[in-house]
Amino acid sequence: MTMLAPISRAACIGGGVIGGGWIARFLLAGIDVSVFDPHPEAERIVGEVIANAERAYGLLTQAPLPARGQLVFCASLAEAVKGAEWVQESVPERLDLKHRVLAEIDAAAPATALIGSSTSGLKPSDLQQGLSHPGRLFVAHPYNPVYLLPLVEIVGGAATAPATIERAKAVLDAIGMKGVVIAREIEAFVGDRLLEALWREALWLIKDDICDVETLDDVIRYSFGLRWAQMGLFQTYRIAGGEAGMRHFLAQFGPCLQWPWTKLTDVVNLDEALVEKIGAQSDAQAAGLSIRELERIRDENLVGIVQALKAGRGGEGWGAGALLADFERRLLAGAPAPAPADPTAPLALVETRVSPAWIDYNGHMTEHRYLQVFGDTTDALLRLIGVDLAYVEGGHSYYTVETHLRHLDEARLGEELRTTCQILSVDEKRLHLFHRMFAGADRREIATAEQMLLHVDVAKGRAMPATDAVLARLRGLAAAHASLPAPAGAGRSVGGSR
Ligand SMILES: NC(=O)C1=CN([C@@H]2O[C@H](COP(=O)(O)OP(=O)(O)OC[C@H]3O[C@@H](n4cnc5c(N)ncnc54)[C@H](O)[C@@H]3O)[C@@H](O)[C@H]2O)C=CC1
Ligand SMILES: C[N+](C)(C)CC(=O)CC(=O)[O-]
Repeated sequence: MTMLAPISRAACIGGGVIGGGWIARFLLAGIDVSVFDPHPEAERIVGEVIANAERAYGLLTQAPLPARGQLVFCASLAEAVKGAEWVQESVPERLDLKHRVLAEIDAAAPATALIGSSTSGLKPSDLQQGLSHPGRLFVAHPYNPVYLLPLVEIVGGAATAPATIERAKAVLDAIGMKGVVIAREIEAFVGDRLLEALWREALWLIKDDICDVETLDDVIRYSFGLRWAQMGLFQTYRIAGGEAGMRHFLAQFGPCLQWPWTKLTDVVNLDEALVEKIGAQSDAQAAGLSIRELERIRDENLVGIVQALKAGRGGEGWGAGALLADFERRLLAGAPAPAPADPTAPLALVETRVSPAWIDYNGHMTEHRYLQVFGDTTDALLRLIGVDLAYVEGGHSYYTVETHLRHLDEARLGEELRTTCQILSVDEKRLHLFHRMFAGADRREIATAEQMLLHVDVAKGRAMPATDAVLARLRGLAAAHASLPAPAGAGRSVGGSR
């Protein structure tokens, strides 16, 4: 199985909104996680977060993720941190509580363990007070949902060792996250300093009856919220300066900063009336959707945004999408080539499951997902014959030039899918394949795909012979398949008899 992370064991202390997200993030990166959270329903809550995270990953990526890590709930903090290489503290935002919990972690965790705090705004130097080994403590401030949003602000305190920051960044990088090191510690770091300013203004706008919560959210999500997801603030404003760029933008809008456009640091009084006003408007806005339902809607939208960014800049990827593309490349590069049990039988290449987003209005797997799974089958065959990322980076690849898909039966939500591949013929440039897809425990055949691929020179976009090594592997497999009966559906045209 793929294993990218330089750690194999993490401990999460606190399994609420953020702890649950960290747990899912680590588990889905193949890391074993031990959890301590005294909440009587911690296991149920964490289980629901993990279920949402797995659903989101099923939509986010087809890359070969490592086998899920093992999850253990522990009866004590000391038991949870035993043997951990990374301990993540995510208990409520109270300095006294964090001090107590971090001191316990410090006393019980291995001396080499990294200790990250999820705090949203407490300074790491304050958290380090009284610890015996403060050099390994740092702030690892994530964003909700931790399993989908890749950013972690890494903030060191006065006593944090530089090696701690480097190791933390390397671990985050290995699990597909983006660790951004904040140069100097301040309360709330960078993200929450910005978010607090916006949040304070938003509360004033509601209190002063300028708008309701729905209008305020519309103003964000139909406008600058879309911009921020891909270019942030400064690059967006550079463009807003027109051809003269940022200098013109500053000259034009700089003076506005002196005008009464914001309430600045005035803090709204969150009295009972305002809490009730916001609460009622928020209830109306949710229109009966539960928090878990809202989470799933949010996750699907985030997946869509990240996937769009992955295709950004002409396919190179942009921002969080480029990060995902890079992570997927590493997962693919680290994935072992499939090893067929019996080379004289059609090659068993892909095992997957029908995920919720694959279901259409007819209540079964929608048609383009068949092509996706068959495409993954072809990719698995290519890895098997040595056409891996290094080969593609060397300037050669196979392109699919024709596919004939037949739908024979339906696949339902959650059903297991398995595919096989039979090699029909091979020559120097062409590769003729026949894939079959089976569903469920009864392994009923639900689809076939016949494909023709051409070996190409990627730079020239022209067909050329495959390398000797690739052809040798292919010809070995094709010879083994030569004695198999011709598949019933091979060579059919659309509308031909079944
Ligand atoms: N909710 C958010 O949007 C974000 C929160 N954070 C930070 O993450 C931390 C946790 O916040 P949330 O997850 O939102 O809170 P939460 O209230 O959802 O979860 C806190 C969890 O800690 C557990 N807990 C309490 N005392 C404990 C102890 N002594 N040992 C172990 N577990 C204990 C609670 O049972 C609860 O499950 C805070 O520092 C917060 O600032 C960071 C980023 C975003
Ligand atoms: C509200 N908050 C301060 C806990 C928010 C964060 O810390 C980050 C986030 O996910 O918005």
